[in-house]
Amino acid sequence: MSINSAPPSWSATFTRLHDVIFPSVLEVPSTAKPLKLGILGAAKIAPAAVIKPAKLMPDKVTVYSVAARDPARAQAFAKKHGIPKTHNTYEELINDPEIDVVYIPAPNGLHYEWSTKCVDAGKPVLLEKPCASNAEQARQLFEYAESKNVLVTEAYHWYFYPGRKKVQEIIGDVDSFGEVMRFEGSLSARLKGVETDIRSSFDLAGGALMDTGCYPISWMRTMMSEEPVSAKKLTCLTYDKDPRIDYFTQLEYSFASNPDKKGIIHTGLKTPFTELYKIGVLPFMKITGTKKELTYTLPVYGNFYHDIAVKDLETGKVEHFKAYVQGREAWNTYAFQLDAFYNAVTQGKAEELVSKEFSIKTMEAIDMGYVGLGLPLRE
Ligand SMILES: NC(=O)C1=CN([C@@H]2O[C@H](COP(=O)(O)OP(=O)(O)OC[C@H]3O[C@@H](n4cnc5c(N)ncnc54)[C@H](OP(=O)(O)O)[C@@H]3O)[C@@H](O)[C@H]2O)C=CC1
Ligand SMILES: O=C1OC[C@@H](O)[C@H](O)[C@H]1O
Repeated sequence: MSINSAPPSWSATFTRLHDVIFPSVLEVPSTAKPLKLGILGAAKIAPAAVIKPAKLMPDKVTVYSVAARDPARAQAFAKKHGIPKTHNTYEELINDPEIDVVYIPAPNGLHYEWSTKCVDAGKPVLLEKPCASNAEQARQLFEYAESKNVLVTEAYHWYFYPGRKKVQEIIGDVDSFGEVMRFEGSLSARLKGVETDIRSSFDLAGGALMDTGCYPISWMRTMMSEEPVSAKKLTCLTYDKDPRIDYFTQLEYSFASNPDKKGIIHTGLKTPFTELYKIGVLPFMKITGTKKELTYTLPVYGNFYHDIAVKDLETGKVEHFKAYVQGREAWNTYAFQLDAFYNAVTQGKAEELVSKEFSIKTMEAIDMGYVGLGLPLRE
C-alpha cells in the first residue's frame, strides 16, 4: 500500500469527493464467498461503520443479518439498509452457523458481555470503542479471547487511515523532527439529545472521556511512544442529573521519561460553544518536537478532507502533506478498517489490526483520566 503524500490536483480532489458522495456499486464476482457479518443491535453507527463499507468490498464482506432487542426494530433496520436476514435475539444471531463474524456496536457497558459470548460461539468480533468499561475488564476480555483462540479487535477506525502512518513516519524521523515533547488532541462535540443517549448512562459506561475522549487518548499514546503515568484535571463539566458523567473534559497527562513532556486532551459530548471556539471545531492532533511541530487536522473524516501540516520551529516554514492510497482515495477510516478485519479473519494478518495491548493500554489511560478527574471508573 503506497501512500501518496503530495497535495492532490483540483481534478483529483473533484474525483475523490464525487466518489465519496456517490460510491460505485460494485458487482460481486460469482466465485466470491464473502464473510457473512452479523450486527448486534440496530445501532446508529452501524451504517457508517460496516454497512456502507461492506458495499465497497462485496467480494470480501456482506452484511447478512442484524438482531435487536426488539425484533420489529431489527426488521425495520434490515429493510432500510437492505440486510437480507434478521434474528430475534442477539444470542440467535451469534449462534447461527451461517454467521462468520460479528460487529458489536452495543453500549460500552455491554461490550464485555457480548464479545465474550461471541468468543464462546467461536465468532471473530469487530468491537466498538472503547472495548470495555475499564482496563481490568479489557484485560479479562482479551485474555479470555486469546485462551479460546478467537479474534476480538477494537474498532479504532482512525488507526486504519493512511494519515496515521504518514504522521508516524514524519515524527519518527528524529533527526528532522527532534524529540516529541508535547501532544495536544481534540475530539470535542456537541451532541443533540445527549441527555437521553447511552452516553449519559453510568450503568452503560458513558461519559465524554469514554466516548469521544478515547480518540485523542489513543492518538496521544500512539504518537508519544510512551505510556502516560498520571493525568491532571484541567476542566471537567458534568451532567447535572449524574455528576459521574463528564460532558466536557480537559486533561494534562504526564510521562515518566521527562517532566516537561505533556499530553493535553480536550473532549466533550456537550462542549460549551466558548470552548469550541478556543479549541477548534474540527478534530485534530498537534505534536510538538524539539525541531518541528505537526498538526494533523481531521484524522477521522480524511476522505473528505485532511491536512498534515509540518512547521519548522526555527524557520517558520510550513509544509503540507496528504495521505491517499491510490485507487482508495475515497475510502474512509471504516472502509480501511473493514478491509483489515477481513484480511485478519481470512488470512491471519492480525498485525494490521488494533492489538489487544493497544486496547488495554488505552483503557488504562482512560481510567487514569477518570482518576485525574476525581470521577469513578466505569463498571
Ligand atoms: N466508530 C465510531 O465512529 C463510533 C462508534 N460508536 C460506538 O458504538 C457504540 C454504539 O453507539 P451508537 O451507535 O451511537 O449507539 P445507539 O444509541 O444507536 O445505541 C446502540 C445500541 O444500543 C442498544 N441500546 C440502546 N439503549 C440501550 C439501553 N438503555 N440498554 C441497553 N441497550 C441499549 C440498542 O440496541 P437494540 O438495537 O438491540 O435495541 C442500540 O441499537 C458505542 O460503543 C459507541 O462508543 C458510536 C459512534 C461512532
Ligand atoms: O465514536 C464516536 O465518534 C463520533 C462522536 O460524535 C461519537 O459520539 C462517538 O461515539
